Amino acid sequence: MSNNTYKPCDFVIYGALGDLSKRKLLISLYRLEKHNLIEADTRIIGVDRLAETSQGFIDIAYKSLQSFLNNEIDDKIWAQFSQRLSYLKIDLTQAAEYQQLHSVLEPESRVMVNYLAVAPFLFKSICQGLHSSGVINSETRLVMEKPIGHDLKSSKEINDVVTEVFKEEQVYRIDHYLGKETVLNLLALRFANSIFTTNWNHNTIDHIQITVGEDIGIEGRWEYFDKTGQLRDMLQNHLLQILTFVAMEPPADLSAESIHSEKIKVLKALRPITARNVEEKTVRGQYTSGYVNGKEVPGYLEEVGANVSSTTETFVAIRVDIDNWRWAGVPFYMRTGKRTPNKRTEIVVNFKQLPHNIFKDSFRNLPANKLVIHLQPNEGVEVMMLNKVPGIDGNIKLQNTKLDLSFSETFKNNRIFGGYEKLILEALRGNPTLFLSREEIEQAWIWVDSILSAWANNHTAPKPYPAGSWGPLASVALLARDGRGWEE
Ligand SMILES: NC(=O)C1=CN([C@@H]2O[C@H](COP(=O)(O)OP(=O)(O)OC[C@H]3O[C@@H](n4cnc5c(N)ncnc54)[C@H](OP(=O)(O)O)[C@@H]3O)[C@@H](O)[C@H]2O)C=CC1
Ligand SMILES: O=C1O[C@H](COP(=O)(O)O)[C@@H](O)[C@H](O)[C@H]1O
Repeated sequence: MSNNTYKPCDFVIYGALGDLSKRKLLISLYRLEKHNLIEADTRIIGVDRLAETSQGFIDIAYKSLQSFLNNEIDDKIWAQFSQRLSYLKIDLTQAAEYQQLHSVLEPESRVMVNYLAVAPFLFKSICQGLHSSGVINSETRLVMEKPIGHDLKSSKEINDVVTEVFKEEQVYRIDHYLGKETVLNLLALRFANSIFTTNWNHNTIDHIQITVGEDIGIEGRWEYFDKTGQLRDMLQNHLLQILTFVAMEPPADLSAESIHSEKIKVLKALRPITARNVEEKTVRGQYTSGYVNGKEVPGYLEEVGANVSSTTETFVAIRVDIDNWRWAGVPFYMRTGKRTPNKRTEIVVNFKQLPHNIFKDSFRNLPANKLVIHLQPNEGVEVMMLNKVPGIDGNIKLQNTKLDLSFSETFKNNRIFGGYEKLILEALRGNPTLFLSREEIEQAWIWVDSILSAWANNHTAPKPYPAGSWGPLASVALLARDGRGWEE
C-alpha cells in the first residue's frame, strides 16, 4: 500500500458480466491488488441482469483472468482478491430493484464508487434508480464510460439527469486513453523539453498523423457496435483526446481545470466538416473477410448476430484542420479501424523540410525530421534524424538514423500500467484530474455530429476493405491528394 491511506470503497460495476468488465475492469482491479494498491476493506460488487450467485461471479472473474492474464495469476493474490467480490442481480431499468444495494453497502465505512460499464441508454435509469433507492451521499462517485450519449442531444440529456443527482465533482467521465502512460507522457514531452516546446507549431511542423488500429474485429459486440460505429466508438473520444493533448497550448499547471480549459479551446477551433466537404475530408470503411496475423477472419457482415445490410463504419480516416494561430496550415490526419494488420497506436509529427540542401551528394531531397510516439504496444519515442556516416574518404555522407527511447529499455525497473489500472485507482482514491469535463464531451459531439449528419445527408456508404489491411484505398488517397502518405 502507498504511504497515504484512502477510505475503502464499495466499487459497484453495472454491467459486470459484459465485455468491458470481464476484459478490462476485473483484470485491472486484480493487477491493482497484485501491486497492493487497493485498500484492505474495499469491496467489488458486480451488478448485471443474469441470475447469478456471488460464487458464480467469482468463477466468471477467475475465467476472465485465465483468458487475459494466463500465467500472471497468483493463488495467494487471487484468494485475497476473490474475497472482495460479490454479485447482485438487478434489472437496471427497474428502479425498485436498486433497494438490494442496501444489503451490501456500508456507507459509514466505505465510499460508494459506481462504475457504469453499460450502454449509454442505461445511464439515466441508473442515476434515477440510485437516487430513488436513497443510497447516494455526498461522498458517492459516479464513473461513466464513453461514449456519453449517441450525439450532442442525448449526451446533454444524460448529463442533465446526472447533475440532478450528483454534483459535478462527484462525476468521473472516463476515457481510458487518458490513463495510458504514453498519452500522459505527451505532457512531459511537450512541456518539459525545450526542444519540443519551441518547435511545436506551424513554423516547424508540416503535418501530424494519429493512427489507432486494432487487429481485433467486432466479435461478440456486434449489437452494441452496430448502433455506434467507429466514429462514435473511437474517434469522438480517444482520438480527439489524443489530438487535444498534442495540439493544446501549455496549461498554467497540471490541475484538471487548467488542462480542461486548454483542451476545450482546441475542440472549439476544429474546422467543421459539413456535407459540402465531407467526401473530400473523410473516409468511411467496413471490413470484409481477410487474413489477420495469418488467420482467416470473417467480414463485419458475417460476424455472429450481424445484419447483412448494415452500413455501419468500422474504419474512419479524417483530415482535421485546427483554426488557430499555432496550427494554421498544419493538417492533422487521423485514422482508426478494426481488423487492421496489427494493433498499433501512434502519433507521427512530421517536421518541415529545410529550405536549402547542402548535402545533395547524399540526398536529392533531405528527409524531414520525424518524431514518432508509440502509444501502444512497444511504448516509446523515436526521433528520425540525419547523421554523418563515419568515414574520412570523400564528401560528407548522410544517413537517416533513429534516436530510440523505448520505455521497456529505458525504464527497465518500472512496470507500465494500463489506462484502466491508472484511472480505476484515481477513482478509488477520489482524484478527478484525469477525467473529462462535461463541456469537453459536448464540444467533441458538436464537431462529430456535423460529420455524422453530413454522411447521412450525402448517403455516404462505407467503402469495403479486406480484414488485415489499413482501410480502403480512399484513405491513401486522402493524404496523396495533399502530396503526403501515411507512416507505414
Ligand atoms: N468493451 C470495451 O472494450 C469497451 C467498452 N466501453 C463502453 O462500455 C460500455 C459497455 O460496453 P461492453 O461491456 O462492451 O457491453 P456489453 O453489452 O458486453 O456489456 C453490458 C452488460 O450490461 C448488461 N445489461 C444490459 N442491460 C441491462 C439491464 N437492463 N440490467 C442489467 N444489466 C444489463 C448486459 O447484459 P446482456 O448481455 O444480457 O445484454 C451486459 O452484461 C459501452 O458504453 C461501451 O462503449 C468503453 C471502452 C471499452
Ligand atoms: O473504447 C474502446 O476501446 C477499445 C480499444 O482500447 P485499447 O486500450 O485496447 O486500445 C476498443 O476495442 C473498443 O471498441 C472501444 O469501445
